[in-house]
Order: sequence, then C-alpha cells, then structure tokens
Amino acid sequence: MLHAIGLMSGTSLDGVDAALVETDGHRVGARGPSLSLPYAPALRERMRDLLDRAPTLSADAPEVRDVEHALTLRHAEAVQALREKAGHPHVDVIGFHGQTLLHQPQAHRTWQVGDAELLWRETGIAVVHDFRSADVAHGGEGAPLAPFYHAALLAGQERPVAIVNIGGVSNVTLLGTDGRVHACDTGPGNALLDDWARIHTGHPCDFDGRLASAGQVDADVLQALLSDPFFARPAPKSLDRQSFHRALSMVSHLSAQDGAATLAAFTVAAIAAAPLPQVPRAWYICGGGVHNPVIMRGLRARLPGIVAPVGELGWDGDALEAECFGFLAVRALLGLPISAPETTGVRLPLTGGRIVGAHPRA
Ligand SMILES: Nc1ncnc2c1ncn2[C@@H]1O[C@H](COP(=O)(O)OP(=O)(O)OP(=O)(O)O)[C@@H](O)[C@H]1O
Ligand SMILES: CC(=O)N[C@H]1[C@@H]2OC[C@@H](O2)[C@@H](O)[C@@H]1O[C@H](C)C(=O)O
Repeated sequence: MLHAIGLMSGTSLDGVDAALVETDGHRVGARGPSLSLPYAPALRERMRDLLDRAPTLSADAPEVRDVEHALTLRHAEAVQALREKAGHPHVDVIGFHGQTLLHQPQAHRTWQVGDAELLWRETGIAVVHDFRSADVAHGGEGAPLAPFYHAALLAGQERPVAIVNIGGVSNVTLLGTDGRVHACDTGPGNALLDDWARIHTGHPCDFDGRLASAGQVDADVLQALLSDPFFARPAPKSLDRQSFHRALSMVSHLSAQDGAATLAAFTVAAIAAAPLPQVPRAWYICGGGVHNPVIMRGLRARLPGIVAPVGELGWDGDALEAECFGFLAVRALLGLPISAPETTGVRLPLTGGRIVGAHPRA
C-alpha cells in the first residue's frame, strides 16, 4: 500500500480539503486524518473574479499567476498541518487537484490552476496533478473523476447503490448490480445557493438551510430551471460551476427565502432526474450539501429507497473528495485508469495526471 495525501479545492471556493489515504490503487486501507483550511476572504474574492473572467484569461496573466501562487502556498500549509495532525507519517505522493477556473469539455478545455512544481518544492513530496486534461483530450468530459474512488469504497455494499456528492456542483456514481460503474454530474449543488445567500445575507452560504426553510418553492420557476437542455442529455455529462449562472436572474424577483427554497429544490430535483440505468436501493450523500437540512429533507422526499449521509457508513463525507485525489494519484502512478466510457464518456478506460518529483516506485 502507498500513503497518499489528497488535496481538493472545490467549486465552492471555501478552501482546501486535505486527507490521508492508504491504497494500492484498488483497495482502500486506512483513511484520515483530514482537515480543511479556509481561504482568506480576499483570496476567495480574487478567485471568484478569475472564475468570472476565465473564458478570456490566459494562464500567464499576472493575476492568474498571483492567485495560483497564493493558493498553492495554502495547499502547502494544508499538507504541513495534516502531517502534523497525523504525527508526521511517511507520505509517498500528493494528489493535487487544484482549483477549476473553467470547464468546457465540448471545446476540449478544462483548466485547473495550481503550481505543482512549487508544491513539490515546498513539501519535498512527489505531486500528481492535472488529472482532467488527458480525459478531455481523448473525448471525455474530464469529470466526474470520483467514480473510481466511490466504486472502491462501495465494494462491500449491496447493489445497486449510489453516492451523491453535493459540492458546488453535484455528481452521482452508481455501482450497478453487474458491478459496472455509471456516473455523471447531476446539476447544481450548493454554488447557486451560496451566491444567493451572499447577495441577500452577506454570509457565504445558507447556513443550516435557514433561508430556504423559511421560504416556498416557486413551482413555475423550478420548472423553467429544469427545462435547461443539460437535463435532457444522457450520461455521462459534466458541468462548469458557472453553467447555471442564469438561474440567479431567474429567481431574482423572488424573496430571499423563496429564492433559496427554489434553488435548494432545484438541486434536489436535478439529482432525482439523473439519467441512471438502474434505480439505486440506497443513496449515500456526501459533500457540503449534507449539512443543509432542506436539501436532505428534499432528497428523502424525492428519492426512492434509503437516503443517508455517508457518515452512516462510517465515512467522513467532508473528506471524501480529498481522499479521492490521493487514491487517484496512486492509480496514476501505477498507470491505472482513472476514467472510463461510463464515467466521463472517454473513448477507452484511461489513466491521467502528471507527476512532478521523483516517482515513489522508482
Ligand atoms: N451548515 C451548513 N449549512 C448549509 N450549507 C452548508 C453547511 N456547511 C457546508 N455547507 C455547504 O457546503 C459547501 C461546501 O461543500 P463542499 O466542500 O462539498 O464543496 P466543494 O468541495 O467546494 O465542491 P465540489 O464538490 O463541487 O468541488 C458550502 O459552500 C456550503 O454551501
Ligand atoms: C471540472 C470540475 O472541477 N468538476 C468538479 C465539480 O465539483 C463536483 C463536480 O463538479 C465534479 O464533476 C468535479 O469534482 C469531483 C471531485 C469529480 O471530479 O468527481
């Protein structure tokens, strides 16, 4: 087994998640500890500005370089803090996702910022990064990449079974009765609700679903939101954080509470509409959306079968994505696939990622 640290900077822009995971690229051994380091509000604002301008920005633009430098140093701090928390264990490799600024698989473009060389120099540990480019170059969506990790975790579970990650964007993995894995992004997660809450309350999210639980869903607006062509597409499919940005103007005439209720219902309805080949007997939920009781109530009302946070399986739902990139870094080192036709639409199962620093197996 190799020891990996996975690092994820998600679409919510809330900070860096870091987790230790032990794996041979197939089985998952010990997991944890994990931690999250928030971004300073000023860095978050600069990242948000780059997200808005990403389609016209070049990777060499000074403002991109500055943000990349700052966020990489924050990742190095996360590695150091995690190693301290874990009692300075041996670490073979870091899986460094970086921050997605733009994701346009149809244009064969996906862009994650993060300076792998700098992270390697700061930590002295080999770094695997740029996980999505090879998939996109071979006709895939470049996302979601969590399905191989989800499938490894679900190995002992009764099938069909699903994991839903509700981050900024939501994605689902189905492990079918035949052991095959199917996946796609489903639609919005928390990002729209975060943006709405920020406009109306100045807070970074609708904390504990307080706004949404005080509002009414506007059924007409919800129907209009669900008429987006994305929902008619078959899986696999993926999204950019900004894909549903128009939704904010579609709810702009509603009160803060009704807008939040409608956006939360949009997240739920989009998950329920995921084009999966089988109906899972259980849906295990991870990502920040687990902490929003309005979303969790909505999912329990809309989805057939068991709906439970992954915490009920003894897993840490806030650390899963970071663990995932530790797991995928090891698979990349071993040349194993990290995506497949059923997960990203890539032509053939494909490995990915690029390594910086000495190969731990060399
Ligand atoms: N107590 C809470 N109440 C409501 N929402 C919460 C709470 N705690 C976390 N969240 C939501 O979870 C989000 C963070 O989720 P998560 O860390 O899974 O996102 P991410 O990893 O950035 O996204 P992605 O999976 O899309 O990359 C926050 O932006 C917020 O919307
Ligand atoms: C392009 C990109 O960064 N996509 C993220 C985002 O956040 C959730 C969803 O959209 C998913 O497709 C993906 O992240 C997870 C970790 C994935 O690749 O599985």
